[in-house]
Amino acid sequence: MNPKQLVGEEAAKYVKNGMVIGLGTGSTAFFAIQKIGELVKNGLQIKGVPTSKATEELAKSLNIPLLAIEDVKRIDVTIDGADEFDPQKNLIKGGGAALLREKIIASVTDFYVIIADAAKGSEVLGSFAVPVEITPFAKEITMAQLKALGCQPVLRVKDGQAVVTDNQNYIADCKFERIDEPAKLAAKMNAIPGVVENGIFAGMANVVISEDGNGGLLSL
Ligand SMILES: O=C(CO)[C@H](O)[C@H](O)COP(=O)(O)O
Repeated sequence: MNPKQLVGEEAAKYVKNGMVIGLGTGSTAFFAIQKIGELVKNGLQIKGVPTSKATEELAKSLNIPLLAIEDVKRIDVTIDGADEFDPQKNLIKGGGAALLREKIIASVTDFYVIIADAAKGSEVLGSFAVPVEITPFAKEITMAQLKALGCQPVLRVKDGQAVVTDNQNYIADCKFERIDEPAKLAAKMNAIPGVVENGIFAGMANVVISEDGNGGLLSL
């Protein structure tokens, strides 16, 4: 089985009848959502909370009932992907530009399940450039302030245009050599006025499930 499907289906085992489920974004979360769609088709009763417009469309296509964000108080389980994780389950997320909604939803989640290729694991975060959602207004100032924290910010561009998030912001990808104190760096980034949110998810994940390269499962 495709490793993404393997971990996606494993994560779907956390989903139980009556739960509110956060639905992540990306090519790994896709398989968990597909499995949840199958379970719903077979009678499972849950309500989903999507972390992006793309995931909302996917969930709707699978007839997964969704909860309006205004009605969300707590979420039982969220299943999402990640771009990098360390042994303490700190994460870098936002490769798919959905980090703001993902972090809001993670912040009200009781049990946060991360699914990712084992190759995304590192002893110390920093291999993946930290995606940072910034306001389009004064992006040059914000990127200079991010640079002062020790990274090389690059505005994310697609087809010659700045990538616009679901929240109408931009993404600056900030490559650090190594991130020894993820929570501190996250706080420093968020102290910059033009930063909406950063892609460091420190101390949020309850479990990280990956595939061992031989069809087996690993979990942190
Ligand atoms: O954070 C994310 C989107 O903002 C994704 O979870 C992350 O980029 C991993 O995606 P994939 O499973 O496709 O590798």
